Amino acid sequence: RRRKGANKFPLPPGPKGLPLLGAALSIDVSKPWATYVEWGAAFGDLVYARILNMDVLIVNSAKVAHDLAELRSINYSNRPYLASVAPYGLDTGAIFMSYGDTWRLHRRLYHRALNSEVSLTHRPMQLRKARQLLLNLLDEPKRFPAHLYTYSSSIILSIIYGHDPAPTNDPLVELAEKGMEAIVKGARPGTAALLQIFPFLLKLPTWIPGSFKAEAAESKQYTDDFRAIPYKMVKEKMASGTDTPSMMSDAIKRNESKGDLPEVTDAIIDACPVAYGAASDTTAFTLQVFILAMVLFPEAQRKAQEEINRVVGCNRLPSFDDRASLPFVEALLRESLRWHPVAPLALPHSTTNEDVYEGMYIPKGATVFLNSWAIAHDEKTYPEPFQFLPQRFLKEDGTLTEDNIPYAFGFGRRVCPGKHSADASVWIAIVSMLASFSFSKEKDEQGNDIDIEPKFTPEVTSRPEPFLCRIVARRSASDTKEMVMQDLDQHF
Ligand code: HEM
Repeated sequence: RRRKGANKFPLPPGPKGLPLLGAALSIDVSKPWATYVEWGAAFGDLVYARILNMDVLIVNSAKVAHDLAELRSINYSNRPYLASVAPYGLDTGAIFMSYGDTWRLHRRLYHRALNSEVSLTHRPMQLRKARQLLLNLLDEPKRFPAHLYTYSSSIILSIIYGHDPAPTNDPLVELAEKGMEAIVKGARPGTAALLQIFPFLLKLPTWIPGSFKAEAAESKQYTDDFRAIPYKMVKEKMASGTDTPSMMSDAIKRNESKGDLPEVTDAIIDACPVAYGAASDTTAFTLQVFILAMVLFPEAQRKAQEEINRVVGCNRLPSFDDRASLPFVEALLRESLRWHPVAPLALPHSTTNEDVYEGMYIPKGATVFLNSWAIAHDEKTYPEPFQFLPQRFLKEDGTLTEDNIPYAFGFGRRVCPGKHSADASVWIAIVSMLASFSFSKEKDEQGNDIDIEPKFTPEVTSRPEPFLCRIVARRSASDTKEMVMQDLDQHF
């Protein structure tokens, strides 16, 4: 199995597997990133495995990730072919797109709308949505996952379409949610793998068990609608002069001034809904991880609240202006990204050409998993990696270390283009929630704490499995509401 490259270097070491299936059966599908860490312990920071019919490389350390994805980024920025992507209608967006000119055009659109400077202009809107999140949590604390999703999705809809969704039954939100379901189904590694080996499953009549035909067709319909309908909406608003600035309207205007290039129009239509797909779950899931950590590690919560009381006081809510004065809260945000990165394997990259790294042969077209979870749980960098210890990001003098968890947002040329916006959304939500609520374990009928064993879903974007928790306002409910309303009056 040790194939030799053109230049006779051996492949990196790795697990042996069965014909056809390769090492697939030895992967723990509930947390593949942890299997890859075990392989790393046995074989090293760069592991080669044949999985199904694919050459797969697993990168388990920050150094190798940097050497390959950053220093040799030109060769490690492609995406692998996934057999489910086109049938499910997911092939038009940057996330799954091959490295090339169309992808570069999409990245330019994202950069213009989401770079660090433009992201500053989104802050008032993010602050307003964070305050709305507090009101929602106050009203229905048990529905916190839904409120976090409403928070993240309403921010991204505002950024990309200038759309402020209705609190319930918003047609664009409903369409977007269907689109997200499609993405999750189409991006499931199991679906992609099955279709890769058995492409006829897409052609089987829908009544035959195992057919993917209906699911793929439905998914494609939703993704087509989610491209066409918001575009029509924004164009109509622009025509009637009622549009608000957004990624889409700004890009359309810029394109009009340059002669309405059809390929740019296509890219605008395709790139905007993909930003929704990339932003909504990741942001909401990161906030779920934060709440889970607050419940399990009350000491970290206590210290952060003590810092907020000391710096901001108890008579107002924190705002972006307070960020630099709240190092412990900053450290707590970083620890939330590290403790469970919501994209534990980033998104798979692939090689454009063959390569040789430290005497090992890397095939052309190999799928490369950059294991953020392994980097985040490397004991040498983060002692006691399964504990939630924000203070690991603070120096003795109380200032922050240089480590701002860049790998949580991916690698090299594929790094998340929404990271500035995401960082601000997560920060203002975390600091607002800490200032207003206490998070603790739910009690049973006898008043005893209900224990939680933290578990996370195995999808490409991974969130905590549903867990019970008590979310209680730190002041009385009426005082909290009054403070939020006063804050909204003051800012808007
Ligand atoms: C906490 C929130 C977020 C996290 C943790 C996150 C993380 C990631 C990661 C790990 C990747 C894969 C990078 C790689 O392949 O190496 C990615 C890609 C991407 N993200 Fe984010 N993201 C977040 C929020 C956002 C937001 C708010 C947006 C848009 C407004 C966004 C847009 C994208 C896009 C378009 C890609 C695909 C880039 C490409 O393939 O070239 N993300 N993100």
